[in-house]
Amino acid sequence: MSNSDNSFSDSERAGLYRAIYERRDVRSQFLPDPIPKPVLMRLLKAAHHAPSVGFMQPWDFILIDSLEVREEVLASFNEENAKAADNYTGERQQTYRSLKLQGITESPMNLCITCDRSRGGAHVLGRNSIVDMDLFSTCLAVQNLWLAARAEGIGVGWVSIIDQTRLADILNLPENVYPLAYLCLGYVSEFLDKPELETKGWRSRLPLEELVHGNGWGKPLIW
Ligand SMILES: Cc1cc2c(cc1C)N(C[C@H](O)[C@H](O)[C@H](O)COP(=O)(O)O)c1[nH]c(=O)[nH]c(=O)c1N2
Repeated sequence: MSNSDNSFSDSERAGLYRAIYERRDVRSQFLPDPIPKPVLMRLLKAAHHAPSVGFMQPWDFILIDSLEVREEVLASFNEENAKAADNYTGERQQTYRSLKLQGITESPMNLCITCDRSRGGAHVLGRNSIVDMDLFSTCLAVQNLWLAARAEGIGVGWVSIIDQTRLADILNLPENVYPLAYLCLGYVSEFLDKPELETKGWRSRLPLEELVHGNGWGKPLIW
């Protein structure tokens, strides 16, 4: 049986685009209020409905509310962030150091979305030539959750300034399971209008026209 209603109504469409444009990476605006279980389950269900190569569904969801575990992850962030700051000098380094790049303990819930690289056996349909397709599939689960969270009024922050081997140890992950995304989740005081990195002068959104090519890299697009 198929869904006979092929297009969305204007308001449904507007809701989808609103989630896309108003989704933000949240680090500083977390409130401590817990996320009710039914809401959390809706977010995980949205993630679980992401597309995946060969319908592999390589993800698992590790919910982390223990402050002790989060403090261990934060310690890894602090070490890695100090190393990352050394990539810059002068004013740029000062700006880098002033950026808040995680909300690990301020947010009430952390979530690690993992990728089980062995799920589905040795031959997953569509993953024969490009083996990293399982990782890309898991990224889509992250994005589904991020958008659904925005629609629920919940902020999500992705923290990637972490040592992955240490994170896998902290979370006791099996050998084949890769900690793809470490996320902070919680209700927020506000969603910023623009990416924080843009507001703080780190980097701006590139003009879309410069990124669209026709029939090959650098060729003008004639519409
Ligand atoms: C894979 C990946 C990894 C990270 C991020 C994102 C993604 C997709 N981002 C968030 C990133 O800085 C942010 O998405 C952009 O600056 C754009 O801002 P909005 O997401 O539109 O608010 C991010 N932010 C941060 O403060 N610390 C981090 O470690 C990371 N890591």
